[in-house]
Amino acid sequence: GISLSPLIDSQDEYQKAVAIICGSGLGMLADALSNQDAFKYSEIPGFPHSTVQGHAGRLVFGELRGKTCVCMQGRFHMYEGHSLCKTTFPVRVFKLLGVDTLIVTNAAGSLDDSLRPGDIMILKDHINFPGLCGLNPLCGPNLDRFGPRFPAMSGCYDAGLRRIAMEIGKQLGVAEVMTEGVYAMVGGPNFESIAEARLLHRLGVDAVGMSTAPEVVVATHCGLRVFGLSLITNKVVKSYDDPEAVDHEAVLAVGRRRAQTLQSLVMELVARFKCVVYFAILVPKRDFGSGF
Ligand SMILES: O=P(O)(O)O[C@H]1O[C@H](CO)[C@@H](O)[C@H]1O
Ligand code: HPA
Repeated sequence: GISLSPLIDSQDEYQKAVAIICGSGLGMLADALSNQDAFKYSEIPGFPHSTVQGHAGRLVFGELRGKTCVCMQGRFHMYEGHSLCKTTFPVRVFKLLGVDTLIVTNAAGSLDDSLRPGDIMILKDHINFPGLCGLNPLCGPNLDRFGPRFPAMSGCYDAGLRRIAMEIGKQLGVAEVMTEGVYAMVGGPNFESIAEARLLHRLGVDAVGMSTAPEVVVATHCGLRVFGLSLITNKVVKSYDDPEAVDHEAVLAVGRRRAQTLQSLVMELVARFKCVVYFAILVPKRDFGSGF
């Protein structure tokens, strides 16, 4: 069992917190937090370790525009060998900490020619390919304290937050590089073959990556409001005549290029969150106790 009580001090009225999961090369989103207190995943009992370049492996607590925020600088992927329960474990930790909104970010390749590297795709929906085949973090006995056996996934990406994000994009002058679309999760770690890319394109996928969907499934199951964005880092090669080949370093480079815009977008979005009154606040402490 996991005791979270050292992290939670019941106090009088506080707003609920926001959690952010940073995608590949997007760890700089945590830099926007003030009053930071950071923990290496290796210091947190029960947490998996990050093994992917561009995922620092730190949990950063702080404030974003006056809102309590916890940021995963580095996520866990199925292809690293973690079970889906492990990859999504932090989402349930966030729920128990009093988080009510989860912002998921990722680096993704575009199938749609109108989506170019550097563009920002707001997730309207996803196709969870591993999930369709039974690789789902909700498999196994249902934990009723978190949510129902058969959760709905229609509407899992909050329509209100999507609309606000597009408005903010206009205010920031980046509306022309922002669009809504469908993200597909594949298992990885290899990038797609050309036939696979063509299949995804024909299925109506706008962008593809190797993460996010399991986190969103678990978040939706436990009633978190979810906002998702993909930074388009590369085009997925769909032609046998195209000599281009994607690599992870190129993916990370696009993140560096768009760091400022993504930070502003996330900050402005959080600034607009309605304050929900709640009775717990995150109080990060170094001593996690012996409950883990
Ligand atoms: O989804 P995130 O963690 O952003 O990372 C994406 O980038 C990596 C490939 O370059 C893969 O892990 C893919 O899922
Ligand atoms: N395919 C899968 N995952 C990815 C890609 C891609 O082209 N780019 C970044 N993550």
